Amino acid sequence: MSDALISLHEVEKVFDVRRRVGLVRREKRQVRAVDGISFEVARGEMVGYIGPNGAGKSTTIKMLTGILTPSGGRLRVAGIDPARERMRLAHRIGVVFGQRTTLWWDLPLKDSYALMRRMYRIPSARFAENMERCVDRLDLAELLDVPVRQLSLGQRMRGDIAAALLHDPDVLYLDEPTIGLDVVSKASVRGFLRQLNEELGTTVLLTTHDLQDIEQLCERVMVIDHGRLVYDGSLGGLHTAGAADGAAASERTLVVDLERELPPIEVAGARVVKVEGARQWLAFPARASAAPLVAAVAAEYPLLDLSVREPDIEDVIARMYAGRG
Ligand SMILES: Nc1ncnc2c1ncn2[C@@H]1O[C@H](COP(=O)(O)OP(=O)(O)OP(=O)(O)O)[C@@H](O)[C@H]1O
Repeated sequence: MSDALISLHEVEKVFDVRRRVGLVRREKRQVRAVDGISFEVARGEMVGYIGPNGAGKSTTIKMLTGILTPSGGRLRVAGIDPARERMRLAHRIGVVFGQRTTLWWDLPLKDSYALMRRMYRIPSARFAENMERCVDRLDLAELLDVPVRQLSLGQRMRGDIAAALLHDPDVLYLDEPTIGLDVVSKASVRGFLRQLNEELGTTVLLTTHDLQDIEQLCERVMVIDHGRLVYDGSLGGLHTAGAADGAAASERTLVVDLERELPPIEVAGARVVKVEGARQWLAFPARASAAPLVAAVAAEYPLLDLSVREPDIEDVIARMYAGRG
């Protein structure tokens, strides 16, 4: 038997939607939001789940929490079928939605936590221990008496993350946990999640449009598009996958500082994409070695300095989506 904490086999979700065509006529149409997805997540993994708008990410997360029932396939979280045993599953998972709060708007933060303690029947000692850790690591001490509606977005997010962890879930689903946060708050949320995963081994599935979340937190990333998994592997491997997938090959950039302003450099295997004074940017295929290119430029042009820039993960993913049409 596999020791996966989350497993999906050929999971589908089809929505029936009615659309008005003309004045009275309505047309029935089916939307395949998730179209046969299979993957496993082992205990302790921290995995990014990304894709363009409408790709099927939220639908997948909703099936994993039991909010939606799959139309087909098999899905298990901690050995539980979420749709059948949603309440039992609730004790094993924590969910954070960046766009809305699970806290009580008018209550001070600590009252929300007290309610959660009763809802989840968390034993006192465990509750006290978890509260202490969250308050300390998420810097909540000053906020406990403040009603949620008076918290800033970053403070509320920290409050929400704590709320999702008080019952010691095995799995934490995070849907856009850094959306709308400033740089400092983002860094603090990311730092906390990394620590949580390292120290407690909490399994994390992270959905985000901020690829820095993924770069800083996840070794593994899954890409979903049109309801299908189009990539599952390391972040680094995405570069090659983007190219192999029919998308334009991803490129690296050679940044060249010349002794003086010159016309665009002409060299085989690269093309100038930008010129600013004596600095020129040359794009070349990500998989090609930079050495012959550097040698060719150095032989022909008066060089002061040069450096190689790796492709941005944003670029790679944008190419991947574009290549799939
Ligand atoms: N309750 C629903 N009824 C009908 N169609 C739905 C429903 N929920 C989602 N869909 C459709 O299913 C598809 C996938 O939506 P989903 O919300 O899972 O995408 P997403 O990847 O989370 O997108 P986003 O990044 O915009 O949040 C979309 O075409 C969406 O319109």
